[in-house]
Amino acid sequence: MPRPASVTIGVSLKMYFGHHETLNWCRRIADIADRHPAVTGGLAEVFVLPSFPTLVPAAGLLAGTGVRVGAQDLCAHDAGAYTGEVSGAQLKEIGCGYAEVGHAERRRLFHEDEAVVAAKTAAALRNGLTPVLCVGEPERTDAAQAAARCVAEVESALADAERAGTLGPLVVAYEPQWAIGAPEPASPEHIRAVCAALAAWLAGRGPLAGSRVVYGGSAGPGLLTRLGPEVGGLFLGRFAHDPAAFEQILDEAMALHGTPVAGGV
Ligand SMILES: O=C[C@H](O)COP(=O)(O)O
Repeated sequence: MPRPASVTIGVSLKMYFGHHETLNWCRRIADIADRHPAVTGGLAEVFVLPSFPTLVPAAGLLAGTGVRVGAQDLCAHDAGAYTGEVSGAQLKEIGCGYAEVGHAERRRLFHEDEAVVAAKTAAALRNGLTPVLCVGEPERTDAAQAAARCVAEVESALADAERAGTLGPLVVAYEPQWAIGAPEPASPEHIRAVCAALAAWLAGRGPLAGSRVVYGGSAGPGLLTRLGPEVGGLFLGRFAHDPAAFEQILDEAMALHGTPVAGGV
């Protein structure tokens, strides 16, 4: 499989930072993205998912850097009496490009089942947002079993959008649940095998052309260059909190294309 022309690097800040801390982090990321050849040269497509209150100022701070913002969640409905919710339409209006759906924490802590994940995926797509659809096996298992579960999760998550005729490209974030918040990611062999199965499944479906499969779950510096072309990038959590680590991952994105950054990898 040839390596794609670019990798996707996403970061979810979850609810780790405060408001001002998030904006300071965005300023640092904007500085890095402004000058880093992986971003300016189009080798890395970067998105960040801060919490809702920071989306508007974060979009302002990152404007013109090539880094897109997105939300960590969205409502399945577009408008109406849904107290506390934020719609895909609102997210689009304020400049979001992405909406995360189906993260293991939302499934486990907020009881979001397959029906909710499908409804939210459809809401993202009909509002012109790229879903960052998280899938992953709960316990350690072999790659074939993990891949079968993940493909089934993607298929189920896309069912509503398929019925509505609004399928479109998405980012599938393969996140084995047991590797989230862990000290180490899954092994490169496991990641490659599961991502290859997901990429093969996506490749056979026309409306999904342009979709990416990325890996998340304790991903950080040193992982990207150990993965193959089946893996379209990384979905980062804790190990992007330090902007220097984020920059190192961009260096690694350059190295993947045989273009080491001076002083970098
Ligand atoms: O959303 C990101 C993933 O859940 C990974 O988080 P983590 O790298 O902190 O384990």
